Amino acid sequence: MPSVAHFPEFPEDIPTHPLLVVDYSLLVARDRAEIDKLWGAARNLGFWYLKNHGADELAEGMFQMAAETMRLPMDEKLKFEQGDGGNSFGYKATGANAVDATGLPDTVELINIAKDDALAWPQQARRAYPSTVNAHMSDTITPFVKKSIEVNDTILQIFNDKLGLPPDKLKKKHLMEEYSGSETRVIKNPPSPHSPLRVAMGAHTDYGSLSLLHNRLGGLQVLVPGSEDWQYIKPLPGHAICNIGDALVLFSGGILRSNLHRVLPPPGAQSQFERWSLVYFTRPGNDVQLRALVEDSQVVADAVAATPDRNFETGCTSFEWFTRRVKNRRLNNRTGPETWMNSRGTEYRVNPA
Ligand SMILES: O=C(O)CCC(=O)C(=O)O
Ligand SMILES: [Fe+2]
Repeated sequence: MPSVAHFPEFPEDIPTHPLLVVDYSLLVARDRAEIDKLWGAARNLGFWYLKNHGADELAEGMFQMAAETMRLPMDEKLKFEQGDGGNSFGYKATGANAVDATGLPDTVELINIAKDDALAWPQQARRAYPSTVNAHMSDTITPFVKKSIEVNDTILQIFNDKLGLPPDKLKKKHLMEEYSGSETRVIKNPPSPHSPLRVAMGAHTDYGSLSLLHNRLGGLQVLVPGSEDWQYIKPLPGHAICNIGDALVLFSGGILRSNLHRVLPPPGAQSQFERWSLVYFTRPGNDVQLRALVEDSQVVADAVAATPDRNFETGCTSFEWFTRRVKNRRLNNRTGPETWMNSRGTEYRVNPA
């Protein structure tokens, strides 16, 4: 993969959606103004830039690991495919998922590595991976996962306090040692100069609690709240993009926001290049019930009481929620538009409005 310096700039003449820039080092120092900025971003859009997170070098290593992985012969990669049962860990081949209700296939291939495997290494916790993943577990993947957990835990701790929850309530829902859907993902989209509007990854809200995303080229778009407009988020060197997933919407009784997003090919001259992106997803422990924490916080109880048209009782565990969504994206499981509908999250199923 060419280094970042060789990519053309994001085009100047394409509208982008601005995000607030949050400084991670100030969050660690519990700077009041920075915490308020984070809180505003997490409630209004659910997306923000995060700088000074200290994960850039490890992210570069993750991209190299993924480039080696994607260069393996297809029959080798397919030995590690996710399968159709709703398991996310492993390799996902191009076109295995739908991008919309009509069943149009996605254009990305990706590798998902479970947090549980990265932390258990050299033991196997959840599944086996290609040799290129194993070769970089100790030097790159495990350190990247640990660093990402540290960043996301800091942010969760701040949300915990802002939501008026008892100390460590959110932390206990995301215990490092408990099996969960938490995973790191590297995504590759081929150069797409002739199909600038072909959706690479369909509209979704993230399934878990917090996502920490490292982008080099454009292509990520958010559905701007209150409008029908999709707008690009411009990648900024040294800045991760952080966003809220459905589990935090549910725990917080809708105080926090998970926004719809999707991936298109990079715009303009960037479309000539492969697009690589890297995510760490923090998701609740498998057995955690997804529902508003009304018994634990007056703030959450008040939020739920103030929005009687919304339902935060999913009646399912994090594992069930996650499995349903992964499974119903798979084209092999498609029976019709209802399969797509069944893959959706809080934006449709839980908020009937
Ligand atoms: O590649 C990106 O920029 C976003 C990826 C994403 O939204 C996801 O994997 O959930
Ligand atoms: Fe996402």
